[in-house]
Amino acid sequence: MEKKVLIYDTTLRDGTQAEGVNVSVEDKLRITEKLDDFGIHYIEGGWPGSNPKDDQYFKEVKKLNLKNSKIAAFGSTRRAYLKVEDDPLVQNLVKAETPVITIFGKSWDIHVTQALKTDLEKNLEMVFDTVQFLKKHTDEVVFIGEHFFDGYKSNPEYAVKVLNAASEGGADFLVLADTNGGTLPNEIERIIKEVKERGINNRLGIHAHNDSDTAVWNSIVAVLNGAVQVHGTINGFGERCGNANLCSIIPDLTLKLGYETIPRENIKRLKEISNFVADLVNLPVPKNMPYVGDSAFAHKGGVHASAVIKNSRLYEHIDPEQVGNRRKILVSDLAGKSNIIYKARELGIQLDEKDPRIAELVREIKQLENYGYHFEAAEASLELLIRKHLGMLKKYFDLDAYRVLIARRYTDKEPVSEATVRIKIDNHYEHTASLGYGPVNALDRALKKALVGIYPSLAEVELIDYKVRIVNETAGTAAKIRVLVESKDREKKWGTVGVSDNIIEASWQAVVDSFIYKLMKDGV
Ligand SMILES: CC(=O)SCCNC(=O)CCNC(=O)[C@H](O)C(C)(C)COP(=O)(O)OP(=O)(O)OC[C@H]1O[C@@H](n2cnc3c(N)ncnc32)[C@H](O)[C@@H]1OP(=O)(O)O
Ligand SMILES: CC(=O)C(=O)O
Repeated sequence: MEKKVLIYDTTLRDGTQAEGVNVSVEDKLRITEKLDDFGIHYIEGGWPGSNPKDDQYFKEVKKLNLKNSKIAAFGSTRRAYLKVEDDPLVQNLVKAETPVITIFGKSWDIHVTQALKTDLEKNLEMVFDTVQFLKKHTDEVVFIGEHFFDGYKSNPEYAVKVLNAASEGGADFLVLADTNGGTLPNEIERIIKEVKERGINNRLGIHAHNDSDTAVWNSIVAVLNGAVQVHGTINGFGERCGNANLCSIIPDLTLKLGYETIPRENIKRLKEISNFVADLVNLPVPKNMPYVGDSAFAHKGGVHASAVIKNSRLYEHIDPEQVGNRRKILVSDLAGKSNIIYKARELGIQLDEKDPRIAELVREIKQLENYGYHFEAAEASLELLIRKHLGMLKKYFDLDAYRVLIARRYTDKEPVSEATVRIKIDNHYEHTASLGYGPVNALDRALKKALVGIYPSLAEVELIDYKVRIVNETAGTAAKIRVLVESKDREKKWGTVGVSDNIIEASWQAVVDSFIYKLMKDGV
């Protein structure tokens, strides 16, 4: 069995067919450079002639000095009623001047008669003509048998004839597509075996969609049965439920099955590539995405944390560093002493396992979580809690009083928010007031004003996100409120939490934690 698999990325074509994705030419070029650097063999850049952006992309991409990837232009077989050399769609593929041209042709009989509205023989001619013509204008032609598996199930002889037409035209790869994503791995295996028995000995590829949640496994099964080119997208973004996820296929094939895919040393950049593409296409990576998601190696249950500390293999299928991810031990009401010991170690605090303060801390955290705190989402507040409990947190100030006024007079367009804060630092009182866009903004400004004279670095702190959640939904307006605040300075971001029956008090707690965290991190 050949142990090298060519990775064919269609993020810039099929990936952009995902709902909500709209990338600029510049973004497409940046993704191209990143994928090239990562070691992807083929990058399908778009469909030349289908929109001005893709035309521009194919002009610009020629200027890039790519080291590893071949750029593929994507399109379809010629129209039934046009000669191949006269079809503008085909001409546009040639004009893109790429080293690879990929076309899809119908291989499901009902698609030929109902979507193309032509006859089965004519479609075979379209496939043959188009491949043969394009082969004269480019180095490699990749032929995708669209709906191949559905087509095979409906009319196996015809589906195989379509592959033969592409092969006779000179196609370099015959790619079997599960376009509707409804095929399961057992059928993929059976059909590929039968296709080979019917005399198809060409280099095969697989293009799987994820509508049955089996696109990755369908791709792997195809490889195990001889496919040498795998199509997919970064993070699995794509039309409907997406394409086969290369962020799983690459490590599955390389780390688990011993295939040669991208250079092995680059696999540790997988999470970086996943995040990069997610940011540019503006679709977040789901936390629980295998290998690259933020929670892919996050251990929450105390039983898991305890074992992972002894030997990470006990609850991890690979070392997270192999794919550039990291282990996380979460602290919550499901934590045990091990979670705290690990967390403390991450913070640079070495705790003796027998230290009685650990069990007290676990108890306190569970009580607070039961009350409504959520420390997973507010690691800065958690760090403050741990340090305070261990007597390692300095007292920066005491609150004497705060007051928030919200008033709207008849003449005001919007309500006016004003906060007054009185704090004590050593034996000295600061008493300040501030207006704000809302009550929390007024409170944040008044507190900063009171502190900044003594702690000037607080001027750098910006509150960038503010989330309010009701903890006990059924209590109506008497519900308890959890406020999560995200803050940043020039270097980092951090999250804090506050919980109270009163939204202003919950916000105050989160804002105070944010300022204290900044001072502690700055070593003030
Ligand atoms: C399975 C896939 O993901 S294939 C890729 C799908 N991606 C896209 O469609 C995105 C880019 N597409 C486009 O911009 C446009 O659809 C274009 C420019 C390609 C074509 O636009 P239009 O000429 O307006 O046609 P329209 O989109 O309405 O319909 C598609 C046409 O392609 C034809 N067609 C579909 N598949 C094939 C094929 N394999 N070979 C030849 N023609 C095909 C259809 O029969 C239809 O032709 P008709 O207009 O004569 O009925
Ligand atoms: C060509 C393609 O994207 C498909 O068949 O799914």
